[in-house]
Amino acid sequence: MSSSIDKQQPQSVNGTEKHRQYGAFQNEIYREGMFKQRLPIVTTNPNNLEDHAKSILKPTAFNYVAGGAGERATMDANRLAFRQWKIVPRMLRPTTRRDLAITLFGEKYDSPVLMAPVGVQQIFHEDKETGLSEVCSEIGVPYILSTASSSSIEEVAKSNGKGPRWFQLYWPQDDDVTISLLKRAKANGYKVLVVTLDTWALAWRPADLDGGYVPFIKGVGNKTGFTDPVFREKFQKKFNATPEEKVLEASTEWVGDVFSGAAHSWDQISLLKKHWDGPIVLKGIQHPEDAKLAVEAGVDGIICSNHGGRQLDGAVGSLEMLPEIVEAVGDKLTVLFDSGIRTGVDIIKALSLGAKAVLIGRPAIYGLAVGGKQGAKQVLQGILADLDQSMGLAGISNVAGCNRSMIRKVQYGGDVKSSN
Ligand SMILES: Cc1cc2nc3c(=O)[nH]c(=O)nc-3n(C[C@H](O)[C@H](O)[C@H](O)COP(=O)(O)O)c2cc1C
Ligand SMILES: O=C(O)C(=O)c1ccccc1
Repeated sequence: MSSSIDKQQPQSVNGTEKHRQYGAFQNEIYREGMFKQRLPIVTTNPNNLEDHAKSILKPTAFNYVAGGAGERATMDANRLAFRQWKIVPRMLRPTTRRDLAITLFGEKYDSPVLMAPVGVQQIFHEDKETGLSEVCSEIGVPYILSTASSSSIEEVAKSNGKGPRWFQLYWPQDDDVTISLLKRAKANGYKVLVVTLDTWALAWRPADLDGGYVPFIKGVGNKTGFTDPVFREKFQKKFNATPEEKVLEASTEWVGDVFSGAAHSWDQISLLKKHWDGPIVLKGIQHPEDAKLAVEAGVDGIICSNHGGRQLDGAVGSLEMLPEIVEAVGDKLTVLFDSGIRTGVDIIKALSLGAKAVLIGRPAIYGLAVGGKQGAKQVLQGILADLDQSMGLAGISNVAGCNRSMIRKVQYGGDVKSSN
């Protein structure tokens, strides 16, 4: 055991510093545990992570992150869809050194895992978006800032520093506000615009309904709007007050603008293209016909996602649709994936089915809840280390090696949750 650990310490390798870090993280955990009796802050077991967060969070905050829409049928489907695919490992291949780097929209990224946009991070830990974006930068994980944040666009740009960052748009009805948000994101170094299409209204979410909980009605998670000069000016004119002076009214105005229940339409994408000169990615695509419409609309990418089963309950498991979507768009745009990823092999499966990168939501937030920014960092590093090790064991040395030849669809499904 110890000699294989020693051999795994990568000293001279082809990959970057980040890749060495990902691979070495597992050994670091063993060594810390063996010699210093320092165990991981957050459980390394993907199936115990949720319970770990539950033991710490207030019930309202826990329900908000862990909950899904309806009877959580789509959350289950997301996991079951992963269970339908199995990896078929290859042997005696030179995969001791792995390279996890990818290129998206002409930019190189160290990690094929991106931090999904998750709103109101303040309710999970005081480290919130600023802390999480800081540690993402340390480990080379691109951070996607949500419009529904409890830290501003400018604050997160500062804490994320030189790290790669993207901005997720909840698309306001008011074009002036939309244009202002895009301008701020651009000026603050956000490289890619992610436009979320599946949450123009909140779904029926029983856990939050029963608990009477939705943070932004009381002003939590509205920082993007409250710090926006155009929104502030319009609010001042209408209410003769600042958003801080009239938080409830300002929250109603802001939430009404971004989650008004009025969806946008395909022909309005042109407005975003006109005011954003970087790549545009549409999040929440599940139907292959929508994927083709995204090509026609001239966007650069799509995220095959069902919002982690938080929106339309009874919708198909996200991974189930990935092959059809990839087939529908070919190489005309970049397909990313999220919803239900919990382990390294989940990532191998999504990449093998044609996703160019994946987003992770709840696991990192559970880490944030348990151990603040260090907890979130540990979860993300753990998933990357698991991916690195699993790629090696499967005989895959880089992301391009994750392809259809490595996986098979099987008949046996299995548990949604198993214990370790
Ligand atoms: C608490 C919470 C808040 C979220 N907020 C947003 C958001 O503001 N914008 C967005 O596009 N997606 C949001 N999402 C969805 C995630 O970006 C992502 O699609 C989803 O979490 C992926 O599924 P997973 O949690 O199974 O990894 C949120 C998800 C959670 C759990
Ligand atoms: O809860 C969500 O899934 C989500 O996307 C959201 C919506 C509004 C505010 C914060 C998060």
